[in-house]
Amino acid sequence: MELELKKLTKEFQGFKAVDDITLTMSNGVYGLLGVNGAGKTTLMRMLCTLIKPTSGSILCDGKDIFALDGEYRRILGYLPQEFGFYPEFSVHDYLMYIASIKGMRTSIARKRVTELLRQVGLAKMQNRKMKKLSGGMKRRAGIAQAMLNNPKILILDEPTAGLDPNERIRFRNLISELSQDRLVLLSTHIVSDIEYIANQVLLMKDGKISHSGTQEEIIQSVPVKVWSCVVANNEVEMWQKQFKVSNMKTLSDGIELRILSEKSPHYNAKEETMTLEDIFLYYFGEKTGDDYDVL
Ligand SMILES: Nc1ncnc2c1ncn2[C@@H]1O[C@H](COP(=O)(O)OP(=O)(O)OP(=O)(O)O)[C@@H](O)[C@H]1O
Repeated sequence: MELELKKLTKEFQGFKAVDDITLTMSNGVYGLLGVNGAGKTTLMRMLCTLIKPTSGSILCDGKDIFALDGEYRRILGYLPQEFGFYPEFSVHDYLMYIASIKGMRTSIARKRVTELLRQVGLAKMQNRKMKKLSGGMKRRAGIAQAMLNNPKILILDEPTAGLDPNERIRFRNLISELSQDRLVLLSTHIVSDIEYIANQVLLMKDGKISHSGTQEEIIQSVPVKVWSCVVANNEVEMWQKQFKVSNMKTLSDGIELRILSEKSPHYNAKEETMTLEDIFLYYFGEKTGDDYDVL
């Protein structure tokens, strides 16, 4: 299974939300990482044939996905950022309903729903109403609906947003488990999601994929090193003006800075191991949206 994006562009009133992306993806987990507004959702909606590109094309094993139409959608699973569900339906009935919309025969759907409920850890909750599920459980029901047709391509838009640390870890494990023999593309602005499950990282900014590769490749692409050094509290501002500071930690004898710099910033500085979080700051100039410390 190969998805090929060729000069893919989407404009909204002259504004390029996705700007000239050329990229090939095959089986594995691809983590699409970018700040809010980078164009992730727009890119994913095109990959799901929900919106058409302004120019460029998307090929699935060499064939245009919009020409393949239903044939392509049969091998596609999609979990949007906000997915619609019927609040009064039980989890089981919701999945059976989506299966019927997807044209699955009832006997096959029943088997598949039972299997998926177990896989996403909702078997015991299957009779609970959708509106009574926690955020994480709802997201798991969402992934189950995306998996009903055993898709070859699974697209997940911010699947871990708003989940608590335990749910997030559980979700990451689930995605890893589901990623066998398929192409999974998941977007996030949370670096630790990518660190744990993605084989390939795509960094997106201003509608473009600025960097792609394995984590190691991306880390090696950065022309700077990471250093830590302890400075006096009143010197922090001066250091921030001079260097990119990716983190600060208060210690009893001052502030420990994590600094991105080609050369050692201080005779006392110690070289540290570069992480994806540092890269994000280096390329995007801001910190990520990690709202929980789950490392
Ligand atoms: N239908 C639309 N009409 C006009 N502008 C749009 C439309 N959809 C998206 N945009 C703009 O395109 C840009 C990219 O939006 P998109 O939702 O793809 O980003 P994103 O990376 O998914 O962000 P987030 O993480 O906040 O969901 C934004 O500036 C957004 O305002």
